[in-house]
Amino acid sequence: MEITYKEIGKIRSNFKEAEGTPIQPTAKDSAKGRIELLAEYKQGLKDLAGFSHLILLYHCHKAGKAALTVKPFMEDKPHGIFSIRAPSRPNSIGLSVVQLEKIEDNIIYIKDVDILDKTPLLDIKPYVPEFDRRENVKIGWLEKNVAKLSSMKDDGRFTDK
Ligand SMILES: C[S@@+](CC[C@H](N)C(=O)[O-])C[C@H]1O[C@@H](n2cnc3c(N)ncnc32)[C@H](O)[C@@H]1O
Repeated sequence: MEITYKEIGKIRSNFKEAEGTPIQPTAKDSAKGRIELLAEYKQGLKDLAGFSHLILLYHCHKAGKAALTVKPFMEDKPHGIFSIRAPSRPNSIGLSVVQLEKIEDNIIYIKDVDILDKTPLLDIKPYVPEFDRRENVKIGWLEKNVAKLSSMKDDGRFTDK
């Protein structure tokens, strides 16, 4: 099945290129950004201001060619694409949990951004711990690598120039 989505807005950030961008929202930078929601979707923001965190789903428009096994940022060994979070994947969908700072008209100010400037936004959902948090989690190959998170930046390996 072929599926077509339309962007609902753009994510704006200071990251014009992949190099130097945090590799996840929880890397220590707390980078700021904003969502410029298309005016036609503004009514959908009703009641969102009461949430502290948002789940953003977006199209990684600068993703490089998809491969099914790649070396991730955190380990110098290849892993299957579905066991890592690289943008260059069969469907280049990115997912980030960001902090909501404030909403002004159709602009949503956010923090903890690991997203390139002008990334097309597909959807916004409220982050709800009771829905989204899990206990007794296993994190596979990342177990022995995840402590590197705050010291790592994107080196551009998964992104087109
Ligand atoms: C490892 S990916 C993780 C993205 C998201 N948090 C996820 O888990 O799906 C993070 C990198 O994606 C890159 N990136 C962000 N927006 C992108 C876009 N629109 N196109 C291609 N790469 C992008 C950034 O350089 C960032 O360092």
